[in-house]
Amino acid sequence: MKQTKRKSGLPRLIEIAGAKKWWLIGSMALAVLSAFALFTPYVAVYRILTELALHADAPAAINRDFIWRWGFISLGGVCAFGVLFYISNMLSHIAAFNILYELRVALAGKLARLPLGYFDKRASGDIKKVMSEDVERVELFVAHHIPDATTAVVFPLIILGFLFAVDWRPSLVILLVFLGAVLIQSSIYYGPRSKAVYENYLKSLGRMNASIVEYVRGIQVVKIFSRSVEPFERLQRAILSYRDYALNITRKFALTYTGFLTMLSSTILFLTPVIIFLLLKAPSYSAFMPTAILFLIFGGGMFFPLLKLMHIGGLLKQNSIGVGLIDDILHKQEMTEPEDPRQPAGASVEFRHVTFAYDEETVLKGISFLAEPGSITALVGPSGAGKTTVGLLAARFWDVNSGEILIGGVPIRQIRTEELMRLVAFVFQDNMLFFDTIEENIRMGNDTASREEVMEAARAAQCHEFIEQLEKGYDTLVGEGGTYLSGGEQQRLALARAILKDAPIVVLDEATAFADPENEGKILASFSRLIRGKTVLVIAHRLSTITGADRILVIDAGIIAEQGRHEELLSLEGLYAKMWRTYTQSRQWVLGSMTDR
Ligand SMILES: Nc1ncnc2c1ncn2[C@@H]1O[C@H](COP(=O)(O)OP(=O)(O)OP(=O)(O)O)[C@@H](O)[C@H]1O
Repeated sequence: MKQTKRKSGLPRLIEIAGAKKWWLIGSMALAVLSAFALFTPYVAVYRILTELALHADAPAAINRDFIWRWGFISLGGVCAFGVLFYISNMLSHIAAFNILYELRVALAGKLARLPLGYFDKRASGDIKKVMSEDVERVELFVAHHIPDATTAVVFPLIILGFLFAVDWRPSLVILLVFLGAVLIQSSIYYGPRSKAVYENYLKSLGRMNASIVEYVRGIQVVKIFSRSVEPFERLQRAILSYRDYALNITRKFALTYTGFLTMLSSTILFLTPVIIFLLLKAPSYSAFMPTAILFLIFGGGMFFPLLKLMHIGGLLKQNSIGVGLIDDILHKQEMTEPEDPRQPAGASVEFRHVTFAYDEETVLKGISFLAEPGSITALVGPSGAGKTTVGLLAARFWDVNSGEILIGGVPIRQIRTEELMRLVAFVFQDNMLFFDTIEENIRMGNDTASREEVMEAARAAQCHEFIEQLEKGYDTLVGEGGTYLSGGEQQRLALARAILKDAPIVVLDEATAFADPENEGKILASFSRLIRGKTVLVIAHRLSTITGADRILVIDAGIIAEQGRHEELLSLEGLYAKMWRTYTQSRQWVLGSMTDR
């Protein structure tokens, strides 16, 4: 897909602000004006001092009206600053919340158009982070930091402009010292070696964070297998390496940063001799005095607002990374809805030369098969062969790279998503329960179902009994934060949901159906109730459960290596026969070793 160049940083924020961008620009303009207003008292003090110095020998000649006037101007300036700053902040907040709204609406709309397969556990975590944290950070930045940054840039410029207007000679000294400080500081950011040091530091930080997550996630396994030393040492190495890079960067940058700060703070050192020289040469000692005071006051600290700017610069970088992640989602390829949707005739599932890749690596290579309505097709094969992917593609979790998938003789791209979802029921590893009542969780399969129908589905899925034993029965809250249900109970609820949905096509991960040995009998019963008369694609792990399947597809490294019924495949003496032998031997081994005890 052709990529157009994306904007980033402030231009991108202005772009996102859309119609409200003028609020943001207005906020920045008012921040500039407020900086001018804030400077008025300083001008007033200078003017008043000049007037006082001019008549130092004859105080009676002092123009009191002039002093009052500048006094009032100064007061007006402070009041104007307050008002302008307030309005600027209001505007930036309105712009910020508008950006937030636009971003969240755009993201939510986009998510609705993304392929279903995109929403696996990892991506869902990323989306959650982007929609809450990254979008929120944009608000903070736009509402608070943009007006602050504007003032931090403009205020020193106003002072410098004023100083140049008063006397260019000491102003030039200030400017030169400032440029020297900037030169030292920019060597941190732009030196070729500095870039490498900084990149290494970031990489080691990333490695350490990954190691911490890995260590914490695996801590149960680590403890169970008494392997605490090795993973701990690995983590320790990552932490040590981060410490070394952090110290290295501190050593390198601390010196430059100190140089920068020292240079800024030393303005007064360079300024004082120049001021004394000018004072000695001035025609009137007292007339030059206010100028000397003005320079000595501002010379020392006028650039310190720029330190704030450096801090905001860091925040802008962080913010840009967040906006980049938001844009990554907004630029993802969407799932297109058919312009001229067609209605499938029947519930057959057909793959025609389907090739598919999640990323660069091709996972399925030219898969073709036809699952007749009411038949059971089992997908078997080694781990990672592509079985689950076949199941997901049947419901258009992703669009295929080439070839075609048809349901009821119609290519699935020509079936509306809503219709497709009505046709296919999934029972997979992650049987999502929502924080709601048991009744509503089952009803998700068919939102028009009556309570009686919900209970009937629950009976068929062998879960009515345990639900009735709960204090609040079907009104018990489950899901995250609700009543705890065992794995087997959750699976049976998911099966009840699928039974209630009564879709003509069922894609089922058999590992889910039998994961809980205690419930195996019950689950088996609900499983056979679910698939009665349906077109079934079952991803099989226990070969004994699919010996009666109408067709078994042996998938190996993305191709159909063998296909046929159980007996046919056994007689082929190929991969399936080998898998069958291993499977039956392992079962005997388990039984044998258990009876040995
Ligand atoms: N969302 C994804 N993004 C990228 N690659 C993926 C994704 N899901 C699966 N894969 C890769 O595609 C290949 C096939 O995976 P698939 O889950 O279809 O295999 P499987 O035969 O069902 O394996 P198993 O029996 O272990 O579940 C694997 O190499 C896997 O790593």
